[in-house]
Amino acid sequence: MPAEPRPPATAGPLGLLGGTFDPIHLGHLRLAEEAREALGLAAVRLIPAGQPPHRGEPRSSADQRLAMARLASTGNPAFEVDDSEVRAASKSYTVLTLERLRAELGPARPLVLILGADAFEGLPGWHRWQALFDFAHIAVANRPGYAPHGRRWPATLSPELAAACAGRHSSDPADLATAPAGRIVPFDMTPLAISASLIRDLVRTGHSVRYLLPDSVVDYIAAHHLYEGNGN
Ligand SMILES: Nc1ncnc2c1ncn2[C@@H]1O[C@H](COP(=O)(O)OP(=O)(O)OP(=O)(O)O)[C@@H](O)[C@H]1O
Ligand SMILES: O=C(O)c1ccc[n+]([C@@H]2O[C@H](COP(=O)([O-])O)[C@@H](O)[C@H]2O)c1
Repeated sequence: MPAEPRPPATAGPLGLLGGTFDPIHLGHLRLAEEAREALGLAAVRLIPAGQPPHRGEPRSSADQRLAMARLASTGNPAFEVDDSEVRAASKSYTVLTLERLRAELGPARPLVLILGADAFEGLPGWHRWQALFDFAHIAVANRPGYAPHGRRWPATLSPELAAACAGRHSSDPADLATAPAGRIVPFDMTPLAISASLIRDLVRTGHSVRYLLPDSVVDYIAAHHLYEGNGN
């Protein structure tokens, strides 16, 4: 039977997945794809950070990380790559990106910021973090090695994050379509213990990284001699 046509990307909640993507890998891509499916997202925008706020200088340039995100998303019509943080002169604060997207997409469109559990737990350190809930819903996926959410949630969160989450928790993804922002939805994805640091480390030590990221990105890394030298 032919696949159901997907709704146009202008309808329904829009997923947003930001990251340093140094490099983008299958953990990111499955996170985006499983969020799209589980949460009924019309599309997912991948947003490479130009100047990630909470880490040192990435090993590859912003333009290289953008190029790898474009290669990785080729062939998935539900994935869009947003270059706004790469083009911006300022640090890649998520609240600023959400403000800009709100202005672009209007007040009614549901926006869903997709985070791995590690990023979610670090939220209280982010710039104007409490304002994030005014601009978008937040969807949180499990990530191997980080505290589980779900039934024990919010007991595993820091007190300030738990306080900010109070009254926002929803276990029904359908809720995301009924308001533009403000809800928090945990969801389960296939656990994949893949990280960009693991990939950089494997390349640096001369090991194969095939099947951890798309072949096109593997080829790009080799062609540009990324991650070969010391440093991680
Ligand atoms: N394997 C994974 N499973 C679930 N979420 C992931 C996974 N890898 C990354 N993420 C999420 O993707 C987002 C962007 O992650 P990021 O670009 O920092 O990748 P990373 O693999 O964590 O990088 P690094 O190892 O350099 O810290 C974050 O919300 C992070 O939690
Ligand atoms: O806005 C902030 O203060 C902030 C602090 C840390 C991380 N972020 C965003 O979170 C995403 C993942 O960041 P990182 O460093 O884990 O790759 C990326 O989109 C960053 O811009 C945002």
